[in-house]
Amino acid sequence: MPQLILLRHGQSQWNLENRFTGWWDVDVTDKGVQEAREAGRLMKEKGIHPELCFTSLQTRAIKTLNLALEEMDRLWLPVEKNYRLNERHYGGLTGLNKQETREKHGDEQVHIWRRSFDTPPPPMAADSEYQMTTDPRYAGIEVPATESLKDTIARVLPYWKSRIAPELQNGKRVLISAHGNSLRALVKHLSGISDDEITGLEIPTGQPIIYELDDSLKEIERYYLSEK
Ligand SMILES: O=C(O)[C@@H](CO)OP(=O)(O)O
Repeated sequence: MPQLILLRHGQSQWNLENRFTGWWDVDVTDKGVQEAREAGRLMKEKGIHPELCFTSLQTRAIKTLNLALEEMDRLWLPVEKNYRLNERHYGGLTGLNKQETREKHGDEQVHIWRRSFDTPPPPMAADSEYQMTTDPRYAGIEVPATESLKDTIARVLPYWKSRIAPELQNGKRVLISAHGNSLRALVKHLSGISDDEITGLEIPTGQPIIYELDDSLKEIERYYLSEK
């Protein structure tokens, strides 16, 4: 029976500072390191043994994966990294404080930017200090100027279908370390959650989510490992 483990990165510096992050590459905090290690210890203790890993091109997800794997004595596992698992691009909001943005634009507008399904935040200015277009890790990739959750799903799912799903169908146990919104995309797809409902689903940092799947990769069971 295919098994998939989803892990959102441990607390990042900008989670702590309450800033819109998106594609900006912030590190995990000391608490984030602890959360990642704890996730690894929990997986080991509960007998979760991934054989193959996928992550984004962002430090917070890569580091979380490595810290968890270290705790599991599985740093040797193959890991594939791809920008398609990156966080949703936050456009012109990147770097701003979420509370200050609420005070300036109102709760309702900020809620729409954060949690509507298909309304993207305003685009990032070409000369923004947070531009990632010249970052070497994105060479050959068209870095978006902003993304809605719908846009994020549209970039995550082709990668799921072409690279991750075939491994699961070949019987591999797969661990994905990624981000709040790229993981929402996967949960929406796997659990058949509607456009309206998915925006209300919050994925906590450092909490392994286990999917037991049938051979066609439909959900049999989904649970937080800490609750088993
Ligand atoms: O800032 C971000 O990139 C994301 C995840 O931390 O925030 P939000 O909760 O608004 O999707």
